[in-house]
Amino acid sequence: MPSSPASPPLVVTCGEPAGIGPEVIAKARALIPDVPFFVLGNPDHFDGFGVETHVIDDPAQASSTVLSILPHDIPGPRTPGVPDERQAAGVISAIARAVDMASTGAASGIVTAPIHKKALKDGADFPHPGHTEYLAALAGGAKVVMMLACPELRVVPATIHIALDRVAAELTPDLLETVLRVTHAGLRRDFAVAAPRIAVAGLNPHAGEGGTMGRQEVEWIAALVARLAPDLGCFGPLPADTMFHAAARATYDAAVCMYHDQALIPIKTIDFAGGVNVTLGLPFIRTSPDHGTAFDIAGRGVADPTSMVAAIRMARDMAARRALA
Ligand SMILES: NC(=O)C1=CN([C@@H]2O[C@H](COP(=O)(O)OP(=O)(O)OC[C@H]3O[C@@H](n4cnc5c(N)ncnc54)[C@H](O)[C@@H]3O)[C@@H](O)[C@H]2O)C=CC1
Ligand SMILES: NCC(=O)COP(=O)(O)O
Repeated sequence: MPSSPASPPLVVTCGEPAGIGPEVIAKARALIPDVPFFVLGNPDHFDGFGVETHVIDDPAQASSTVLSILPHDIPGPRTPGVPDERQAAGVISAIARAVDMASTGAASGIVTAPIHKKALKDGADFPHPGHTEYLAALAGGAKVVMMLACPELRVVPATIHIALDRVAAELTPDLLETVLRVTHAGLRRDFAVAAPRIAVAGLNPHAGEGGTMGRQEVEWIAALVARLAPDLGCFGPLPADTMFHAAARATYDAAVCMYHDQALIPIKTIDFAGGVNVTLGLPFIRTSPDHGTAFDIAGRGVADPTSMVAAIRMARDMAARRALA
């Protein structure tokens, strides 16, 4: 879906300078000459990737061909694989600045390069476990959902960045209902699915096996899913181990899972290169590649930009669809 010439550009946040973010952003620029975007970051951090760069002072100057960089105060050089605590505050404030731009219409959406959560905690006492939670806070406590999407599968973890031993307590009927409603609305609005079919995973092995391997399914999950089914097209709970093979995937438009790894392991196994992380429920568009900072390969020139390309294309398509709505 091409953006109209009048559409504002996308803003891409640089993410952790020591990671592969700058490299995949630079490589993506060369692969999608049809999408105008600019990066918020330190222009020096984009040297050495063999891509022509252009420092701008206004989003409207963003190019579709050269890498446009709107300077953001992230001091010091980038050292691949080694985060610098002095850069943490700038990495965080770039995300907030991008939100301002998307909220005021200077940018048509945000694409975030990966952050290193521990580096931001160590360097700036970042209180959020990830972009998703930070963006929700910046949006005034919006009820958001993390979705990872690739052509073969969409998954949503109902609980996100929490320790496994907290999942059962934090997975409440209110939370699951909100996740299902936000997922349903997002599928309709941003993925053009007119009548979404949402498969819901069980929490326990075999979806509890009738209460013999865990009680949440029989005590409330099945009843909640049944109550919401007429409105939201949801069904389940299904045993999580058997709901991701090809024939099962064909029966739904998204799988709502109970915790992070239950959702992310199948999609990153099926399509690590092409997966996109999209936050649903925000008043602006946000996508991201599905991978992290990959310190182990940063600086080697081998990072695959496919997921960043897919994230930029998805944000562009979402913006075009919303502009037509
Ligand atoms: N949206 C975000 O900001 C995300 C941030 N992270 C953060 O990234 C950090 C590292 O996380 P990990 O679990 O190690 O995952 P990771 O995705 O950074 O790396 C996992 C493995 O995949 C490889 N890999 C990742 N992306 C690649 C690419 N584009 N091309 C080639 N190989 C690639 C890495 O070299 C590594 O072997 C953590 O701090 C994590 O919280 C992780 C996921 C998303
Ligand atoms: N594993 C996914 C991930 O950590 C991405 O989180 P976020 O930074 O997009 O919230």
